[in-house]
Amino acid sequence: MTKNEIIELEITALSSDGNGVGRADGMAVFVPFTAPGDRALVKIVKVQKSFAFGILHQLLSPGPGRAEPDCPVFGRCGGCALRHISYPAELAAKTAFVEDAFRRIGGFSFSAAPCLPSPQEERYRNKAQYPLGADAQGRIFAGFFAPRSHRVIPCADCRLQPQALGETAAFLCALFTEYAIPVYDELQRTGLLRHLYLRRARDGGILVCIVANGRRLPHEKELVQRLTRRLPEIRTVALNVNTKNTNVILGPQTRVLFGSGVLEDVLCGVPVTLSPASFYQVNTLGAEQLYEEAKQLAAPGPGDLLLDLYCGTGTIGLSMVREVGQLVGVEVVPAAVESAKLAAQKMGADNARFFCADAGEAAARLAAEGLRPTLVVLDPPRRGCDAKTLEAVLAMAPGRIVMVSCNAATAARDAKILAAGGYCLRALRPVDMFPRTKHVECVALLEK
Ligand SMILES: C[S@@+](CC[C@H](N)C(=O)[O-])C[C@H]1O[C@@H](n2cnc3c(N)ncnc32)[C@H](O)[C@@H]1O
Repeated sequence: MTKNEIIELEITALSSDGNGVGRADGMAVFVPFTAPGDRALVKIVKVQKSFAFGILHQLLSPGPGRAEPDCPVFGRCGGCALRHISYPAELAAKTAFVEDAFRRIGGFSFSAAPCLPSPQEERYRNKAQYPLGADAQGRIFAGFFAPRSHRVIPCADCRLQPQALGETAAFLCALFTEYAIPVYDELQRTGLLRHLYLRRARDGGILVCIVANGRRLPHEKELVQRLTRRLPEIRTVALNVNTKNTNVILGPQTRVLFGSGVLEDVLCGVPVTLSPASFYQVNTLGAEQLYEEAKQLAAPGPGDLLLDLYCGTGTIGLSMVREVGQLVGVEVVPAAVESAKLAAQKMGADNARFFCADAGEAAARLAAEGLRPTLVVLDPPRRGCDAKTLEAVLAMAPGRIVMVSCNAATAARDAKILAAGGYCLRALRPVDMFPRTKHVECVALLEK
């Protein structure tokens, strides 16, 4: 197989990156935006030792799960990877991704339960992060980065986000254009406006955070007045300062320009106070379904001491606090821990304690102090748990461990370590929180 060659290929599966996969010349060939069952002419663009990458040249006959993409920027913005297949086909592929990761990486021969669909297929996100660009006439627009690039593709209304966030971004861009506030240029490191970071609570309230390469915006006061008069659902406006040459969106300092700087929401009956930096699941109804699944697998009872590691604003643990004897939560972001403590106070949950610490260090210290949880929830970031956390959990020897993860590969790796320490995988359930994208959450139950 050589670069630029055009081959005929049958797509047999989807990879966990959302690419179609077929086999030719004994090699796996990955082709974005193809679907299982497609027969296609594929142009080879990169050949490695045991696999190759191609692009769709011509679709000869479509697979059974194919659907007509319903977004004008599908394939050009880096967001959706699966808008060309039906939602049932997407759910089947996501079940297979999770099961496959647990088999290949974890060494488990275990069938995953079918992926739970998201309650909303469209407009399910409660957060939007738009990079900003400007056209030749100096008009500022919000959009999304093209795949593997920092070129901003204008997108006034993304179908994954509520229209209210698109409208807020459009009005802000009109104000930025009117006041001629310059957009940040990554190469020259000049200009001010980097990103718009918006959150929306289930009652419709909006948090606006403007990420800028500087501490002040020209016409800041007027801009905020006009914004909040026009869009009364805006509860708070903040300016986040990010002057670093980095892909990380938020910088270390945030200055409140209007309101309290936080947004109040409710998840699984737990009151949540969100600062821009707090982790919060992006699909509110999907998160309630995910946490409900975690709770069913955990089967919390009054005899339980529940340790919720990587607890964020405390929602998973607090959604079970009324069932358990005691709850201990650990999280590294101070604002999230404050939100968890406040939520416990508002709920009258005096059996809950939260610590701001590294999960591994706190778990090791708590284990050394003799804490013996009967139930542990692990919900780490994409990189999974570190070795120290898993070691401490094994030392505490809880009867049940519930793992919640947005990365089946690291969850499978961590589950394998727990299995080597004497735990059995009892349940594995993918939960779709991110329809149309390649991402999927999963929940697993391990028992001693
Ligand atoms: C996937 S989120 C889960 C949060 C929470 N369970 C929820 O559902 O909202 C992972 C959390 O781990 C936190 N985190 C990242 N590294 C950590 C560490 N070393 N120790 C403790 N928490 C950490 C992040 O700040 C984030 O809140």
